[in-house]
Amino acid sequence: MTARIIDGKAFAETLRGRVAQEVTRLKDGLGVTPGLAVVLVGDDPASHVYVRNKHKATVEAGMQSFEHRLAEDTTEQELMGLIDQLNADPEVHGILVQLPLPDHLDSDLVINAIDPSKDVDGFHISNVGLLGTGQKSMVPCTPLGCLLMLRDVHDSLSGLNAVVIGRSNIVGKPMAQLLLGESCTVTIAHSRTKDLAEVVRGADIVVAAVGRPKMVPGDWIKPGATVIDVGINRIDAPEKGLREDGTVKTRLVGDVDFDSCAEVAGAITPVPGGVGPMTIACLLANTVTACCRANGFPEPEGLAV
Ligand SMILES: NC(=O)C1=CN([C@@H]2O[C@H](COP(=O)(O)OP(=O)(O)OC[C@H]3O[C@@H](n4cnc5c(N)ncnc54)[C@H](OP(=O)(O)O)[C@@H]3O)[C@@H](O)[C@H]2O)C=CC1
Ligand SMILES: Nc1nc(=O)c2c([nH]1)NC[C@@H]1CN(c3ccc(C(=O)N[C@@H](CCC(=O)O)C(=O)O)cc3)C=[N+]21
Ligand SMILES: [Mg+2]
Repeated sequence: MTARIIDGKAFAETLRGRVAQEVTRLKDGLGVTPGLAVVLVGDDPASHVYVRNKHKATVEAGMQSFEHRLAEDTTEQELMGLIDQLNADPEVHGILVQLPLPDHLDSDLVINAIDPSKDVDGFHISNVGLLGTGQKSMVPCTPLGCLLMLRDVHDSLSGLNAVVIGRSNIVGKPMAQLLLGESCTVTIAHSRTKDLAEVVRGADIVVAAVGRPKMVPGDWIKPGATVIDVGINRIDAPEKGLREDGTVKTRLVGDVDFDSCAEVAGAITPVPGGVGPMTIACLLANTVTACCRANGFPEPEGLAV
């Protein structure tokens, strides 16, 4: 069997097209342009790339993008001051603070200072609590993107065995909550899980969010299972040669060994071109949803959970 490859990039383009339509509807109906503020502290090069991509996608969807790049040595007071200012700004409907923050900043404190109705990452404790109790909330972008793809692959997720590998607050835990909401039987695995291979072999749906290159081999996958690879790992690719400065070129791989898993799975997401582009599309969708809610405007269907 050879798996269907889930084209996250194409899926995300379609979603972004729908977001752009909703942006037009908001502009025409209310004279309001949805706005997203992204806050980046420090000079992690990968984070700068993500923030640039988010900015580009935001502008392409017809929305306002406000970028705030702060120095590595920004104080907690300065950052909290900026959050207050963005909370109070009527042109800002969504706020994202890029993680991880430098070690001297308390990310829980900062995230919980965001107005929950503008928390388009869905990381504020109030949104986490709403999701956990099945109430309307802002849903974290990466798990939301995974769920939209899973709903596209399966007519119904009800009763399926889902194994989420990873228990982070930004991916693993909210992913498990969403799958529970779809009536999957959910297992959350992590670094202390015993016999992970056997746990994964029971899964109809595997979501890998670990951060270890190609950790999941094909012989862990139940034939026909759906495999969602959240991992973004940059590894050396000597086959691509050297850069001008003599360092070896790199490439992106997921947490799943794509080639061996694709031989067994029913459907699988690639890296790149799978979950990553959906994360950005969902961020835009959440910003539109936040803007509609802020203005008492009817919410578009299918963009939120
Ligand atoms: N595509 C996208 O849009 C996004 C991709 N990512 C990527 O997803 C991956 C995960 O991110 P994130 O959740 O933030 O990572 P974290 O490092 O916060 O969490 C990793 C999780 O994996 C678990 N883990 C580590 N080693 C093992 C192991 N050997 N066996 C089983 N579980 C293990 C950890 O367990 P424990 O809790 O016990 O330590 C932890 O729960 C990364 O590659 C990241 O780059 C992240 C966000 C968005
Ligand atoms: N507050 C916050 N919210 C986040 O959502 C958040 C964050 N912090 N910190 C970092 C992680 C990571 N993340 C990604 C988003 C898009 C791609 C993406 O578009 N990936 C492309 C490839 C990009 C490339 O080539 O590097 C792809 O998979 O095809 C990847 C990773 C969001 N995160
Ligand atoms: Mg920190």
